[in-house]
Amino acid sequence: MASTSLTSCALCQAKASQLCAACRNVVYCSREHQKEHWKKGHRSECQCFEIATNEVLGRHLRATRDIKIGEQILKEAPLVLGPKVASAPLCLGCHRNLLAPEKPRGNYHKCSSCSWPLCGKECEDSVHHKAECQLMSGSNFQSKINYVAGEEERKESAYCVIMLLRCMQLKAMDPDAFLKLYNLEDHLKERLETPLYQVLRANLITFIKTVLGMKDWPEMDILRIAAILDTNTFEVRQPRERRKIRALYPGAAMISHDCVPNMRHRFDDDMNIVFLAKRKIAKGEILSISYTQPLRSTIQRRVHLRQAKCFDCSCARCQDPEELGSFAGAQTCLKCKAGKIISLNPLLNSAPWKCQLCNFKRSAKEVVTSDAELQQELESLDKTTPVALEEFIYRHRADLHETNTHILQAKYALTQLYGSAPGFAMEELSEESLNRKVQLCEELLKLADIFDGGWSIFRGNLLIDMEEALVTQALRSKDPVECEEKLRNASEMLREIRNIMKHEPEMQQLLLERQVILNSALERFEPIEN
Ligand SMILES: C[S@@+](CC[C@H](N)C(=O)[O-])C[C@H]1O[C@@H](n2cnc3c(N)ncnc32)[C@H](O)[C@@H]1O
Repeated sequence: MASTSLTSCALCQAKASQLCAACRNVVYCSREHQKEHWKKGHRSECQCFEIATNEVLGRHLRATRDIKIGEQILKEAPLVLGPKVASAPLCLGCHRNLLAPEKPRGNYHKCSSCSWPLCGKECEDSVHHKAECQLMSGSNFQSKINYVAGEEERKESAYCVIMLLRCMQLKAMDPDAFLKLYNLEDHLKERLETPLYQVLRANLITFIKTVLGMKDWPEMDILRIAAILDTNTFEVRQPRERRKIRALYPGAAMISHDCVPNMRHRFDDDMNIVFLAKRKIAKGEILSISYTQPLRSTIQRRVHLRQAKCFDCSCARCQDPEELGSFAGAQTCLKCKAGKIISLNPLLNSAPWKCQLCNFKRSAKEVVTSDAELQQELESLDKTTPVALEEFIYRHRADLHETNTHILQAKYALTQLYGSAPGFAMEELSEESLNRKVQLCEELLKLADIFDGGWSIFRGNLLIDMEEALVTQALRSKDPVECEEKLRNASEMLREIRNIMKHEPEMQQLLLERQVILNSALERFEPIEN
């Protein structure tokens, strides 16, 4: 950005007073210079939101201008990052999950000062690890985490202290950064009543104050930081880098939740968080992401949000007993076996449920219990092949309608298994399985339009699965008209996928490969423009 003050034009530095209404960070001497500056790069710097406050959401972000689909809204570097509360063994330097040692009966590389496992010597000097290492080795604390063959994914609760220490150490190392952190929402009062915080109080506080000697820290200040982390951190998943950690972004921590959000986020290679508009957002709209999972029912989403983030969601989807026409939480009526049972008031957990057809009633407790049992049944299934999931759908054909959350979750898993599971690779799929994959993608795309539409990753992934299935069907077809129609359809889809995924670097190679396959399949027909 051209260096400027708020009295000189951002483009020519002449005296100026016309404030950029969108970001309010720059002024111009004329409309022409504003337009030129926009084209020269202000477009990418101009912040298109402001922090607002209301009684329901607390602080939140609100669009200060219309935002286009796919536009980048915010990019932010992490203020603090570190392991999740319980984490598989990872390196405290580069945060990659640790690999099994090369030698049989070997162990992880241990930090020469504090014994916490690291990738190797090179990670001992990492900026992330230095301060905590000095603190721990200075207090004669040595980590006892060792490699256990066959248990590489075992979660170690000892990691729960690391992110907390990193935040506490900021207070002396970077007071401004610490203030940003300490200014965030905590919900400490509610959290203190939970069993987890009682355990933290008993174990973690003793460890920090007694073992590490941080006696000057009041217990409630330490717990407040733990609560701030639980309320505001994002899970950073970078599977190709073997990273699954958490990080705090104070700007992004202002973003509120909606079960039908208008933004999506991702992490770049430097672990910056980047938010994009999933759909057009109008000036004045609240910017939102989802803190939970779109295929889950209202009961499930609201329970998760209450437990993890201490609030009761009352968004449009949660308010609507029919969940915007998806009926994701509804079950088939046990009595008439035709109608759907829905809550009489989804925002009141104890409200009874009633069949829309025969008025048969069930108590909230009965519905919640059966919902939990079904979820448990679903989670216990073998998900390495489609077999158990298809059996689940068949077994519940009478009590769960086709867009019930459990059926939707099973169907989504199936869209991914058909075409990739052992024995179900795309080229091995029977015609029946291939048709099933296409049908499932079509069904879920309709649902995606209801609660995770626009340029969502969910839609993008479904379109990728569908495009591949369509091309496979086309190549197997003996009817040239049908073949061409399917290929043209797939080509249209690929165009959309490229838009949705254009900010996802790891998808580009796959999309290039898909385009090559499609182009070569289309060669025998009239060329099309891509
Ligand atoms: C990451 S913070 C967002 C910023 C927060 N509102 C603040 O003032 O600091 C998450 C908290 O915001 C509030 N919140 C976010 N979305 C909400 C929603 N849809 N309904 C009610 N509260 C919400 C809850 O208190 C939640 O624990």
